[in-house]
Amino acid sequence: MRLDLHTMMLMTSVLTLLLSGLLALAGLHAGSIRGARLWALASLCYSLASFIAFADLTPTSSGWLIVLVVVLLLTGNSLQFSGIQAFKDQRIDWRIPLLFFGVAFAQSVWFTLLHPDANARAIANSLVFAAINALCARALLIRIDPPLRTAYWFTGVSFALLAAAALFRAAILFQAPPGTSIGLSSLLPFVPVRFLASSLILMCVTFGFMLMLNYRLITDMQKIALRDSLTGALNRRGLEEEAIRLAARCTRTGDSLAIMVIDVDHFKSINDRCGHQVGDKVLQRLTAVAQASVRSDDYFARYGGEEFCILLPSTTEEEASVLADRLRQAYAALTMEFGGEVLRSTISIGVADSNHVGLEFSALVSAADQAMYWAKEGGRNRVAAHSVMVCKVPAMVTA
Ligand SMILES: Nc1nc2c(ncn2[C@@H]2O[C@H](COP(=O)(O)OP(=O)(O)OP(=O)(O)O)[C@@H](O)[C@H]2O)c(=O)[nH]1
Repeated sequence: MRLDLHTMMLMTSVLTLLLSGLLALAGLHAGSIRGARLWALASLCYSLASFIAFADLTPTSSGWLIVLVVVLLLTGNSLQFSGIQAFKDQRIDWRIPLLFFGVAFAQSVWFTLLHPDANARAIANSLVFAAINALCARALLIRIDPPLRTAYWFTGVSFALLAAAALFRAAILFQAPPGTSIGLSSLLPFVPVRFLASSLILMCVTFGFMLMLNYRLITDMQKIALRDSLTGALNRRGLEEEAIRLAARCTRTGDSLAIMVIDVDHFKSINDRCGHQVGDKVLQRLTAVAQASVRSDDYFARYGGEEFCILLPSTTEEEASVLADRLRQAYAALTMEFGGEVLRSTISIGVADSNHVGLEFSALVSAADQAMYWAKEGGRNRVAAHSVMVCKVPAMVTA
Protein backbone atom coordinates (compact mmCIF):
# COMPACT_ATOMS: atom_id res chain seq x y z
CA MET A 1 0.00 0.00 0.00
CA ARG A 2 1.29 3.44 -0.88
CA LEU A 3 0.41 6.47 1.19
CA ASP A 4 0.08 9.64 -0.80
CA LEU A 5 1.32 12.56 1.29
CA HIS A 6 -0.47 15.24 -0.71
CA THR A 7 -3.85 13.53 -0.54
CA MET A 8 -3.41 13.07 3.21
CA MET A 9 -2.55 16.76 3.62
CA LEU A 10 -5.74 17.74 1.81
CA MET A 11 -7.80 15.28 3.86
CA THR A 12 -6.26 16.59 7.10
CA SER A 13 -6.99 20.16 6.03
CA VAL A 14 -10.65 19.36 5.27
CA LEU A 15 -11.17 17.26 8.40
CA THR A 16 -9.59 19.83 10.74
CA LEU A 17 -11.74 22.53 9.09
CA LEU A 18 -14.86 20.43 9.78
CA LEU A 19 -13.76 19.80 13.36
CA SER A 20 -13.12 23.51 13.78
CA GLY A 21 -16.74 24.20 12.74
CA LEU A 22 -18.01 21.48 15.09
CA LEU A 23 -16.04 22.86 18.04
CA ALA A 24 -17.29 26.39 17.27
CA LEU A 25 -20.90 25.12 17.21
CA ALA A 26 -20.36 23.17 20.44
CA GLY A 27 -18.88 26.34 21.99
CA LEU A 28 -21.98 28.34 20.99
CA HIS A 29 -24.22 26.09 23.08
CA ALA A 30 -21.84 25.24 25.89
CA GLY A 31 -23.22 27.96 28.18
CA SER A 32 -20.63 29.01 30.72
CA ILE A 33 -18.08 26.41 29.62
CA ARG A 34 -15.04 28.21 28.21
CA GLY A 35 -12.32 26.98 25.87
CA ALA A 36 -14.29 25.55 22.93
CA ARG A 37 -13.84 28.65 20.75
CA LEU A 38 -10.10 28.69 21.32
CA TRP A 39 -9.94 25.02 20.33
CA ALA A 40 -12.03 25.82 17.24
CA LEU A 41 -9.51 28.53 16.28
CA ALA A 42 -6.66 26.09 16.92
CA SER A 43 -8.25 23.57 14.57
CA LEU A 44 -8.64 26.31 11.95
CA CYS A 45 -4.90 27.08 12.22
CA TYR A 46 -4.11 23.37 11.66
CA SER A 47 -6.46 23.32 8.68
CA LEU A 48 -4.75 26.35 7.10
CA ALA A 49 -1.27 24.94 7.77
CA SER A 50 -2.22 21.60 6.17
CA PHE A 51 -3.76 23.38 3.19
CA ILE A 52 -0.66 25.53 2.60
CA ALA A 53 1.49 22.43 2.90
CA PHE A 54 -0.79 20.63 0.42
CA ALA A 55 -0.81 23.52 -2.04
CA ASP A 56 2.78 24.60 -1.99
CA LEU A 57 5.21 22.56 0.04
CA THR A 58 7.78 20.94 -2.23
CA PRO A 59 11.50 20.30 -1.80
CA THR A 60 12.09 23.68 -3.44
CA SER A 61 9.59 25.65 -1.33
CA SER A 62 10.90 28.88 0.11
CA GLY A 63 11.97 28.96 3.74
CA TRP A 64 9.32 31.61 4.42
CA LEU A 65 6.53 29.22 3.48
CA ILE A 66 7.88 26.76 6.01
CA VAL A 67 8.04 29.58 8.58
CA LEU A 68 4.36 30.34 7.89
CA VAL A 69 3.34 26.68 8.29
CA VAL A 70 5.35 26.36 11.52
CA VAL A 71 3.91 29.58 12.94
CA LEU A 72 0.34 28.46 12.11
CA LEU A 73 0.90 25.04 13.69
CA LEU A 74 2.44 26.58 16.79
CA THR A 75 -0.34 29.17 17.08
CA GLY A 76 -2.81 26.27 16.93
CA ASN A 77 -0.90 24.35 19.59
CA SER A 78 -0.69 27.41 21.87
CA LEU A 79 -4.41 28.14 21.45
CA GLN A 80 -5.11 24.55 22.52
CA PHE A 81 -3.13 25.18 25.71
CA SER A 82 -5.01 28.45 26.38
CA GLY A 83 -8.29 26.61 25.67
CA ILE A 84 -7.39 24.01 28.32
CA GLN A 85 -6.73 26.78 30.86
CA ALA A 86 -10.06 28.42 29.97
CA PHE A 87 -11.91 25.08 30.18
CA LYS A 88 -10.48 24.52 33.66
CA ASP A 89 -11.78 28.01 34.64
CA GLN A 90 -8.24 29.21 35.16
CA ARG A 91 -7.02 32.64 34.13
CA ILE A 92 -5.58 32.38 30.62
CA ASP A 93 -1.86 33.11 30.82
CA TRP A 94 -1.28 34.67 27.38
CA ARG A 95 2.46 34.92 28.10
CA ILE A 96 2.86 31.20 27.38
CA PRO A 97 1.47 31.25 23.80
CA LEU A 98 3.32 34.53 23.17
CA LEU A 99 6.56 33.03 24.43
CA PHE A 100 6.23 29.94 22.22
CA PHE A 101 5.15 32.00 19.25
CA GLY A 102 8.10 34.40 19.75
CA VAL A 103 10.65 31.59 20.15
CA ALA A 104 9.38 29.71 17.07
CA PHE A 105 9.28 32.86 14.96
CA ALA A 106 12.72 34.06 16.05
CA GLN A 107 14.42 30.73 15.49
CA SER A 108 12.63 30.24 12.15
CA VAL A 109 13.86 33.66 11.00
CA TRP A 110 17.34 32.90 12.34
CA PHE A 111 17.60 29.57 10.53
CA THR A 112 16.05 31.02 7.33
CA LEU A 113 17.85 34.33 6.96
CA LEU A 114 20.99 34.35 9.06
CA HIS A 115 22.01 30.76 9.41
CA PRO A 116 20.23 28.72 6.73
CA ASP A 117 20.33 25.16 8.03
CA ALA A 118 17.19 23.09 7.39
CA ASN A 119 18.21 20.37 9.85
CA ALA A 120 18.94 22.73 12.71
CA ARG A 121 15.67 24.55 12.03
CA ALA A 122 13.69 21.29 12.05
CA ILE A 123 15.37 20.19 15.31
CA ALA A 124 14.59 23.55 16.95
CA ASN A 125 10.95 23.44 15.73
CA SER A 126 10.52 19.87 16.96
CA LEU A 127 11.80 20.83 20.41
CA VAL A 128 9.38 23.78 20.62
CA PHE A 129 6.46 21.51 19.60
CA ALA A 130 7.54 18.85 22.09
CA ALA A 131 7.56 21.49 24.86
CA ILE A 132 4.08 22.97 24.16
CA ASN A 133 2.53 19.50 23.71
CA ALA A 134 4.14 18.34 26.96
CA LEU A 135 2.66 21.42 28.70
CA CYS A 136 -0.81 20.54 27.35
CA ALA A 137 -0.36 16.92 28.50
CA ARG A 138 0.72 18.06 31.98
CA ALA A 139 -2.32 20.33 32.26
CA LEU A 140 -4.65 17.40 31.53
CA LEU A 141 -3.05 14.38 33.21
CA ILE A 142 -4.29 15.38 36.66
CA ARG A 143 -6.42 13.88 39.42
CA ILE A 144 -10.06 14.65 38.71
CA ASP A 145 -13.35 12.87 39.33
CA PRO A 146 -14.88 10.63 36.65
CA PRO A 147 -16.34 10.92 34.07
CA LEU A 148 -14.22 14.01 33.25
CA ARG A 149 -11.08 12.05 34.14
CA THR A 150 -11.58 9.72 31.16
CA ALA A 151 -11.80 12.66 28.76
CA TYR A 152 -8.88 14.53 30.39
CA TRP A 153 -6.63 11.49 30.28
CA PHE A 154 -7.58 10.52 26.73
CA THR A 155 -6.69 14.03 25.52
CA GLY A 156 -3.64 14.26 27.80
CA VAL A 157 -2.20 10.97 26.55
CA SER A 158 -2.76 12.17 22.94
CA PHE A 159 -0.76 15.31 23.70
CA ALA A 160 1.95 13.23 25.38
CA LEU A 161 2.19 11.10 22.21
CA LEU A 162 2.52 14.24 20.09
CA ALA A 163 5.30 15.49 22.40
CA ALA A 164 7.06 12.11 22.20
CA ALA A 165 6.76 12.09 18.38
CA ALA A 166 8.29 15.58 18.19
CA LEU A 167 11.16 14.55 20.47
CA PHE A 168 11.69 11.40 18.41
CA ARG A 169 11.86 13.51 15.25
CA ALA A 170 14.40 15.85 16.87
CA ALA A 171 16.52 12.86 17.92
CA ILE A 172 16.50 11.35 14.41
CA LEU A 173 17.40 14.70 12.85
CA PHE A 174 20.18 15.18 15.37
CA GLN A 175 21.84 11.94 14.25
CA ALA A 176 21.17 12.40 10.52
CA PRO A 177 24.05 13.52 8.30
CA PRO A 178 23.98 17.29 7.58
CA GLY A 179 21.66 18.19 4.74
CA THR A 180 19.24 15.26 5.27
CA SER A 181 15.69 16.57 5.39
CA ILE A 182 12.89 14.60 7.01
CA GLY A 183 10.43 17.49 6.90
CA LEU A 184 7.16 17.37 4.93
CA SER A 185 9.07 18.35 1.78
CA SER A 186 11.34 15.32 2.16
CA LEU A 187 11.04 12.38 -0.21
CA LEU A 188 11.97 9.81 2.44
CA PRO A 189 9.45 6.92 2.53
CA PHE A 190 8.62 7.06 6.28
CA VAL A 191 7.55 10.72 6.14
CA PRO A 192 3.95 9.94 4.97
CA VAL A 193 3.58 7.35 7.77
CA ARG A 194 4.76 9.92 10.32
CA PHE A 195 2.38 12.51 8.88
CA LEU A 196 -0.53 10.06 9.01
CA ALA A 197 0.25 9.11 12.63
CA SER A 198 0.57 12.77 13.72
CA SER A 199 -2.69 13.71 11.94
CA LEU A 200 -4.53 10.82 13.60
CA ILE A 201 -3.25 11.80 17.05
CA LEU A 202 -4.25 15.40 16.34
CA MET A 203 -7.79 14.17 15.53
CA CYS A 204 -7.72 12.24 18.84
CA VAL A 205 -6.89 15.51 20.61
CA THR A 206 -9.91 17.22 19.01
CA PHE A 207 -12.19 14.26 19.83
CA GLY A 208 -10.80 14.45 23.36
CA PHE A 209 -11.84 18.12 23.58
CA MET A 210 -15.35 17.19 22.42
CA LEU A 211 -15.46 14.44 25.04
CA MET A 212 -14.34 16.95 27.68
CA LEU A 213 -17.13 19.36 26.65
CA ASN A 214 -19.68 16.55 26.65
CA TYR A 215 -18.68 15.17 30.06
CA ARG A 216 -18.54 18.69 31.55
CA LEU A 217 -22.09 19.35 30.32
CA ILE A 218 -23.22 16.04 31.84
CA THR A 219 -21.59 16.82 35.23
CA ASP A 220 -23.01 20.37 35.20
CA MET A 221 -26.50 19.01 34.45
CA GLN A 222 -26.12 16.43 37.22
CA LYS A 223 -25.09 19.18 39.64
CA ILE A 224 -28.08 21.33 38.62
CA ALA A 225 -30.42 18.35 39.04
CA LEU A 226 -29.17 17.81 42.60
CA ARG A 227 -29.26 21.47 43.73
CA ASP A 228 -32.09 23.68 44.96
CA SER A 229 -32.35 26.72 42.72
CA LEU A 230 -33.40 29.18 45.46
CA THR A 231 -30.71 28.46 48.06
CA GLY A 232 -28.04 26.61 46.05
CA ALA A 233 -28.07 23.90 48.75
CA LEU A 234 -28.47 20.21 47.87
CA ASN A 235 -32.07 19.31 47.11
CA ARG A 236 -33.94 16.27 48.42
CA ARG A 237 -32.63 14.02 45.63
CA GLY A 238 -29.08 15.20 46.19
CA LEU A 239 -29.38 14.53 49.90
CA GLU A 240 -30.80 11.05 49.31
CA GLU A 241 -27.85 10.21 47.03
CA GLU A 242 -25.33 11.43 49.62
CA ALA A 243 -27.20 9.54 52.35
CA ILE A 244 -26.88 6.25 50.43
CA ARG A 245 -23.14 6.89 49.95
CA LEU A 246 -22.64 7.84 53.62
CA ALA A 247 -24.67 4.85 54.86
CA ALA A 248 -22.42 2.51 52.86
CA ARG A 249 -19.35 4.22 54.33
CA CYS A 250 -20.70 4.05 57.89
CA THR A 251 -21.56 0.34 57.44
CA ARG A 252 -17.92 -0.25 56.47
CA THR A 253 -16.35 1.86 59.20
CA GLY A 254 -18.92 1.31 61.96
CA ASP A 255 -19.21 5.11 62.43
CA SER A 256 -22.52 6.64 63.42
CA LEU A 257 -24.44 8.95 61.12
CA ALA A 258 -26.47 11.80 62.60
CA ILE A 259 -29.17 13.91 61.00
CA MET A 260 -30.81 17.25 61.81
CA VAL A 261 -34.21 18.31 60.48
CA ILE A 262 -34.57 22.10 60.66
CA ASP A 263 -37.86 23.96 60.24
CA VAL A 264 -38.43 27.73 60.28
CA ASP A 265 -40.93 28.73 62.97
CA HIS A 266 -44.12 30.49 61.88
CA PHE A 267 -42.78 30.84 58.37
CA LYS A 268 -46.27 31.21 56.94
CA SER A 269 -46.75 34.37 58.96
CA ILE A 270 -43.45 35.81 57.59
CA ASN A 271 -44.77 35.17 54.08
CA ASP A 272 -48.16 36.64 54.91
CA ARG A 273 -46.75 39.71 56.65
CA CYS A 274 -43.76 40.56 54.46
CA GLY A 275 -44.47 38.81 51.18
CA HIS A 276 -43.19 35.68 49.47
CA GLN A 277 -40.00 37.37 48.24
CA VAL A 278 -38.96 38.28 51.77
CA GLY A 279 -39.79 34.68 52.74
CA ASP A 280 -37.39 33.50 50.02
CA LYS A 281 -34.65 35.80 51.35
CA VAL A 282 -35.17 34.44 54.86
CA LEU A 283 -34.60 30.91 53.51
CA GLN A 284 -31.41 32.14 51.80
CA ARG A 285 -30.17 33.72 55.06
CA LEU A 286 -30.85 30.52 56.97
CA THR A 287 -28.91 28.61 54.32
CA ALA A 288 -25.94 30.98 54.70
CA VAL A 289 -25.94 30.63 58.51
CA ALA A 290 -26.28 26.83 58.35
CA GLN A 291 -23.60 26.43 55.70
CA ALA A 292 -21.22 28.54 57.76
CA SER A 293 -21.77 26.32 60.79
CA VAL A 294 -21.45 22.86 59.19
CA ARG A 295 -18.12 21.05 58.71
CA SER A 296 -16.74 20.41 55.22
CA ASP A 297 -17.85 16.75 55.27
CA ASP A 298 -21.40 17.49 56.48
CA TYR A 299 -24.22 17.73 53.92
CA PHE A 300 -26.72 20.56 54.14
CA ALA A 301 -29.87 20.30 52.01
CA ARG A 302 -33.23 21.90 51.48
CA TYR A 303 -35.57 18.99 52.05
CA GLY A 304 -38.67 20.85 50.86
CA GLY A 305 -40.55 24.12 51.57
CA GLU A 306 -39.06 25.71 54.67
CA GLU A 307 -37.61 22.42 55.92
CA PHE A 308 -33.86 21.72 55.79
CA CYS A 309 -31.68 18.73 56.67
CA ILE A 310 -28.06 18.26 57.66
CA LEU A 311 -26.35 14.87 57.45
CA LEU A 312 -23.40 14.58 59.82
CA PRO A 313 -21.09 11.61 59.29
CA SER A 314 -19.09 10.24 62.25
CA THR A 315 -21.36 12.14 64.66
CA THR A 316 -23.59 10.92 67.48
CA GLU A 317 -27.01 12.30 68.36
CA GLU A 318 -25.52 13.98 71.42
CA GLU A 319 -22.81 15.75 69.41
CA ALA A 320 -25.33 16.71 66.73
CA SER A 321 -27.60 18.21 69.41
CA VAL A 322 -24.80 20.50 70.57
CA LEU A 323 -24.13 21.61 66.96
CA ALA A 324 -27.87 22.04 66.36
CA ASP A 325 -28.23 24.27 69.38
CA ARG A 326 -25.32 26.42 68.22
CA LEU A 327 -27.05 26.80 64.84
CA ARG A 328 -30.38 27.60 66.52
CA GLN A 329 -28.75 30.34 68.59
CA ALA A 330 -26.80 31.78 65.63
CA TYR A 331 -30.00 32.03 63.56
CA ALA A 332 -32.07 33.47 66.41
CA ALA A 333 -29.42 36.18 66.94
CA LEU A 334 -29.63 37.25 63.31
CA THR A 335 -31.27 40.59 62.56
CA MET A 336 -32.55 40.66 58.99
CA GLU A 337 -33.52 43.85 57.24
CA PHE A 338 -35.55 43.81 54.07
CA GLY A 339 -36.77 47.09 52.54
CA GLY A 340 -36.58 48.94 55.83
CA GLU A 341 -38.42 46.23 57.75
CA VAL A 342 -36.43 44.53 60.50
CA LEU A 343 -37.14 40.85 60.95
CA ARG A 344 -36.07 38.19 63.42
CA SER A 345 -36.92 34.55 63.08
CA THR A 346 -36.28 31.26 64.87
CA ILE A 347 -35.94 27.60 63.97
CA SER A 348 -36.86 24.29 65.56
CA ILE A 349 -34.52 21.34 65.08
CA GLY A 350 -35.01 17.60 65.49
CA VAL A 351 -31.94 15.34 65.79
CA ALA A 352 -31.50 11.58 65.40
CA ASP A 353 -28.65 9.15 64.74
CA SER A 354 -28.00 5.73 63.26
CA ASN A 355 -27.02 4.22 66.64
CA HIS A 356 -30.69 4.46 67.66
CA VAL A 357 -32.70 4.15 64.44
CA GLY A 358 -30.32 2.44 61.98
CA LEU A 359 -28.68 3.65 58.79
CA GLU A 360 -31.82 3.59 56.62
CA PHE A 361 -32.27 7.17 55.38
CA SER A 362 -36.05 7.16 55.61
CA ALA A 363 -35.85 5.95 59.24
CA LEU A 364 -33.33 8.67 60.10
CA VAL A 365 -35.43 11.43 58.50
CA SER A 366 -38.65 10.28 60.06
CA ALA A 367 -37.04 10.06 63.55
CA ALA A 368 -35.50 13.54 63.24
CA ASP A 369 -38.78 14.87 61.80
CA GLN A 370 -40.69 13.47 64.75
CA ALA A 371 -38.20 15.08 67.15
CA MET A 372 -38.58 18.39 65.26
CA TYR A 373 -42.37 18.27 65.77
CA TRP A 374 -41.83 17.63 69.46
CA ALA A 375 -39.60 20.74 69.48
CA LYS A 376 -42.44 22.69 67.84
CA GLU A 377 -44.94 21.34 70.33
CA GLY A 378 -42.63 22.31 73.18
CA GLY A 379 -42.78 25.96 72.17
CA ARG A 380 -40.49 26.25 69.07
CA ASN A 381 -36.95 27.77 68.91
CA ARG A 382 -35.67 24.49 70.39
CA VAL A 383 -33.63 21.38 69.68
CA ALA A 384 -35.07 17.95 70.42
CA ALA A 385 -33.16 14.67 70.25
CA HIS A 386 -35.17 11.67 69.11
CA SER A 387 -33.78 9.03 71.49
CA VAL A 388 -34.17 11.34 74.50
CA MET A 389 -37.76 12.13 73.53
CA VAL A 390 -38.65 8.48 72.98
CA CYS A 391 -37.32 7.43 76.40
CA LYS A 392 -38.73 10.29 78.43
CA VAL A 393 -41.94 12.19 78.48
CA PRO A 394 -41.86 14.80 75.71
CA ALA A 395 -39.64 17.39 77.34
CA MET A 396 -37.20 19.65 75.58
CA VAL A 397 -33.52 18.85 75.46
CA THR A 398 -32.43 22.46 75.11
CA ALA A 399 -34.33 25.67 74.93
N1 LIG B 1 -41.35 32.24 50.46
C1 LIG B 1 -41.44 30.93 50.37
N2 LIG B 1 -42.36 30.26 51.09
C2 LIG B 1 -42.41 28.93 51.02
C3 LIG B 1 -41.55 28.20 50.19
N3 LIG B 1 -41.86 26.90 50.32
C4 LIG B 1 -42.87 26.80 51.21
N4 LIG B 1 -43.21 28.03 51.65
C5 LIG B 1 -44.24 28.41 52.60
O1 LIG B 1 -43.88 27.96 53.89
C6 LIG B 1 -45.06 27.98 54.69
C7 LIG B 1 -45.01 26.81 55.64
O2 LIG B 1 -46.02 27.04 56.55
P1 LIG B 1 -46.48 25.98 57.62
O3 LIG B 1 -46.15 24.58 57.13
O4 LIG B 1 -47.88 26.25 57.97
O5 LIG B 1 -45.55 26.20 58.85
P2 LIG B 1 -45.13 27.49 59.66
O6 LIG B 1 -45.92 28.69 59.31
O7 LIG B 1 -43.65 27.64 59.48
O8 LIG B 1 -45.46 27.08 61.10
P3 LIG B 1 -44.66 26.10 62.03
O9 LIG B 1 -43.82 25.22 61.18
O10 LIG B 1 -45.71 25.31 62.73
O11 LIG B 1 -43.85 26.93 62.94
C8 LIG B 1 -46.23 27.93 53.71
O12 LIG B 1 -46.92 29.15 53.76
C9 LIG B 1 -45.58 27.78 52.33
O13 LIG B 1 -46.29 28.48 51.33
C10 LIG B 1 -40.62 28.95 49.40
O14 LIG B 1 -39.84 28.41 48.63
N5 LIG B 1 -40.60 30.29 49.52
